[in-house]
Amino acid sequence: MLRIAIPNKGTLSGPAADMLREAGYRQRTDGRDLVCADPANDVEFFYLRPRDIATYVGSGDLDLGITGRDLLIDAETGAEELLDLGFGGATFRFAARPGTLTAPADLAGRRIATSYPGVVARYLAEHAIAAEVVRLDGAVENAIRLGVADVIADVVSTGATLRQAGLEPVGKPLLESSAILIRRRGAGDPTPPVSQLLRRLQGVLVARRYVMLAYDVRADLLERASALTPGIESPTISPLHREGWVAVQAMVLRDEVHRIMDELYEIGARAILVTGIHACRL
Ligand SMILES: Nc1ncnc2c1ncn2[C@@H]1O[C@H](COP(=O)(O)OP(=O)(O)OP(=O)(O)O)[C@@H](O)[C@H]1O
Ligand SMILES: O=P(O)(O)OC[C@H]1O[C@H](OP(=O)(O)OP(=O)(O)O)[C@H](O)[C@@H]1O
Ligand SMILES: [Mg+2]
Repeated sequence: MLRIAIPNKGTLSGPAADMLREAGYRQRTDGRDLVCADPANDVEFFYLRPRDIATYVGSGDLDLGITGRDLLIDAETGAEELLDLGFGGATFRFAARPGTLTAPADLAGRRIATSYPGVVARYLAEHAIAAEVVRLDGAVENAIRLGVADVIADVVSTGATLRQAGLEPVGKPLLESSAILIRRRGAGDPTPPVSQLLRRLQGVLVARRYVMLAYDVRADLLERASALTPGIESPTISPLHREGWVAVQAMVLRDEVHRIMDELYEIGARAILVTGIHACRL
């Protein structure tokens, strides 16, 4: 049986459960449940604090886990990233009051408040900067106002929390984080159940990124039209009852579909339809 750790609360919890449901796995229905068995898929899910997940997976007590890249790096355990899951995106950055620091080199000798001491210590060591790290559990934006620190290092998503605290980012982000699937480092080739889970999750990622586009076009315009919609391997072309016309079907990136539809219409394609992809294996 595959044993998988997933976040019990916080930003990553809901989207992680949604993604697993979309991939065909059973998820808890009560937010207080700490374990959920999925006998049909021979998987057991353990709901844990995202910060602790790398510890359980790094020690080999659980096979796989979903957590944030920043949390994995911060924990410095024996776990490694297996797949970027495409949600929970955020940056991790330094911030301070305007005018106090202009570049990361100005961090020298300062007090830096953070809930991610591992990420900050690693950055300071890599850049040979000597500074004091003040470890806090959360709401670190308050640390400057309260005189505990000169700088903070924290997760920034919309930037609203920083703005509201009167702080501004310093330098480039230390890292770009997102939700990831992790496993024990050196676990070797994925076992068949792990490969199946990976294929299913990759199927969800593709289904979210792509849509299916179908249209009719005159056969003499087919080359131009299919250059716009090459699909993954190649577009499907079917004959139409109407002489000299064909129907085309191809997967296109969701983000590009409106531009492609406009261009197809311009060259003479008609009955251009977009449908969602519910699941797939490429
Ligand atoms: N807006 C966000 N705020 C906090 N964490 C975020 C955000 N967007 C993505 N994340 C990611 O979520 C993970 C942190 O989750 P965690 O559950 O520890 O904190 P949280 O979502 O802030 O919940 P809480 O602080 O209420 O416990 C990190 O990997 C972080 O990069
Ligand atoms: O850039 P934003 O969209 O404003 O999001 C980032 C903020 O959200 C998180 O705080 P959270 O609300 O989780 O509180 P916490 O500091 O207690 O974890 C994070 O620690 C930042 O403070
Ligand atoms: Mg938080």
